[in-house]
Amino acid sequence: MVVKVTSICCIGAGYVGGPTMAMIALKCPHIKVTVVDISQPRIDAWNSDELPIYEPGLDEIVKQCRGKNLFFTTDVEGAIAESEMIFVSVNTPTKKTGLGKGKAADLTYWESAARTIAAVSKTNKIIVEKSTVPVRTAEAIEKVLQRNCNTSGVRFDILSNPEFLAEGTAMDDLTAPDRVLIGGKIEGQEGTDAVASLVEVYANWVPQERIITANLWSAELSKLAANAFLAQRISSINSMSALCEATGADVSQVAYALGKDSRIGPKFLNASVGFGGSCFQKDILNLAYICECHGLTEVADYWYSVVGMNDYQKNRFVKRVVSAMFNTIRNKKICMLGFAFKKDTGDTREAPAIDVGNGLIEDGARLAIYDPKVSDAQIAMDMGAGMSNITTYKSHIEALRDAHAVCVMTEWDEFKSYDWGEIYGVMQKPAFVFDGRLILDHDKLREIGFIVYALGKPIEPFLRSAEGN
Ligand SMILES: NC(=O)c1ccc[n+]([C@@H]2O[C@H](COP(=O)([O-])OP(=O)(O)OC[C@H]3O[C@@H](n4cnc5c(N)ncnc54)[C@H](O)[C@@H]3O)[C@@H](O)[C@H]2O)c1
Ligand SMILES: O=c1ccn([C@@H]2O[C@H](COP(=O)(O)OP(=O)(O)O[C@H]3O[C@H](CO)[C@@H](O)[C@H](O)[C@H]3O)[C@@H](O)[C@H]2O)c(=O)[nH]1
Repeated sequence: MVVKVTSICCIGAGYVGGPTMAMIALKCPHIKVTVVDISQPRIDAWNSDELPIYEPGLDEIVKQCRGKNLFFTTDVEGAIAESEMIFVSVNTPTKKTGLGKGKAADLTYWESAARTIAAVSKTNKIIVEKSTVPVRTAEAIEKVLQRNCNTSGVRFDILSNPEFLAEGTAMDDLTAPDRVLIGGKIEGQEGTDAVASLVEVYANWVPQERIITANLWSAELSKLAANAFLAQRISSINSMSALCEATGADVSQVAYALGKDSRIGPKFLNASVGFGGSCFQKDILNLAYICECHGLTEVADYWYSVVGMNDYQKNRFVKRVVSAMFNTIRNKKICMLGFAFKKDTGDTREAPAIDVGNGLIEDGARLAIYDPKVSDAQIAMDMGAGMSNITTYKSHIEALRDAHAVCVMTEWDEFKSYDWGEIYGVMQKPAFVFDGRLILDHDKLREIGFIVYALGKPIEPFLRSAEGN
């Protein structure tokens, strides 16, 4: 029987759980949506005026739905017990210790959520895997649920519904997704009914042709594969950026020419100081580890190389900064504009600014960091011991005052509209700009007097002679 869902619980009130549930609440006023988390501060923030995450458009939707059909609570057990459908959107980070450490996904939080579901469920539940998980996780979770449920006759149907939103554009991505993918046990009637129940939820705003169904394992693997393909494009264009610098080609022109081929397409071809974010590296390592476990060493190595190229790009950037500045940055103030892993988010997980910052500090630099959305406390947490060489600023011009160089680490729009003449005036000379995001007007900066290094662009004579090539 297809259940027309009227109550949903989501375990995990993070970057995925919060925005996705806010969207369901907005589009499905007939469904009561309760988002639960074990973190009291996170739930308090969701219930306050200062939401725990910054995402354009999120505030308005939460304010519109909260208290009506959208609720945030730490009463995990109560919310599970009274809901028909449970989304699990907990974190699945890379394992830090034990078997597969540094590669495999850590499913501790997932399993703990499953055990809680089993313990408190007295009625049938449809369980939706929203977290990104290794292929065949649903199988393991089903066993945990069945073996731990104390009430006889309770049925659990497990679906895979991976999330494809990108941070910074989450609300637009959720409003009009390219596709919604639902995996289930579509060979049996009950599995088919469970899939239909979730399809029915999304059909409230997503056109039917964009809701695609698959078997469980295909859905789980598609998520890992999608991230691997996206990251591979960035590593591919970044590999070209190194070759462009060596040959005098211009990576933006190369990317434009590539993107005009309709088989390649123009998106995700922006060369950068490296991809960051909580997903790409974690999911590729997880994918490669799964390949290793199946004895597919060559396939694993292929995907590891995507992460390897990303590390190379970050190291290469640090080397450029050091060699351009006469091979010494000791005690020089270097300003980092941007710390978040991309614009329009305050998220710093795996941000390239962290590795680049550590690299510069290792060479003796004093860092001045300005980011419009990242808090000082977050930077301190990410940089740890390095903080003794870092000052954070609330104003970009103060961060830039007396700096020898500026490194653009995040593509925030506001950096483009700064008065770069004024900035030149307050910096030490020669004043260097290292554009790791290719967002500034390099010709104009050179006219002002800056020495400019732009990733993947022809190297200017001053830098070539400083670097001895
Ligand atoms: N961040 C993204 O843009 C994104 C996009 C698509 C998919 N994903 C995937 O979605 C999942 C969640 O990612 P996120 O960025 O939202 O993580 P997050 O760390 O922001 O949020 C996870 C939340 O789950 C809570 N939690 C953990 N165990 C719990 C439990 N047993 N009971 C209740 N709450 C619990 C944590 O306290 C935390 O608040 C991951 O698997 C990730 O790979 C993330
Ligand atoms: O051409 C590009 C595009 C992106 N990036 C960088 O790549 C990283 C990731 O960007 P993006 O993919 O836009 O953001 P995420 O929020 O990490 O989203 C990715 O990871 C999510 C978590 O799995 C998926 O849901 C999304 O589909 C997938 O795009 C960021 O550092 C970007 O600056 C580039 O360097 N060049």
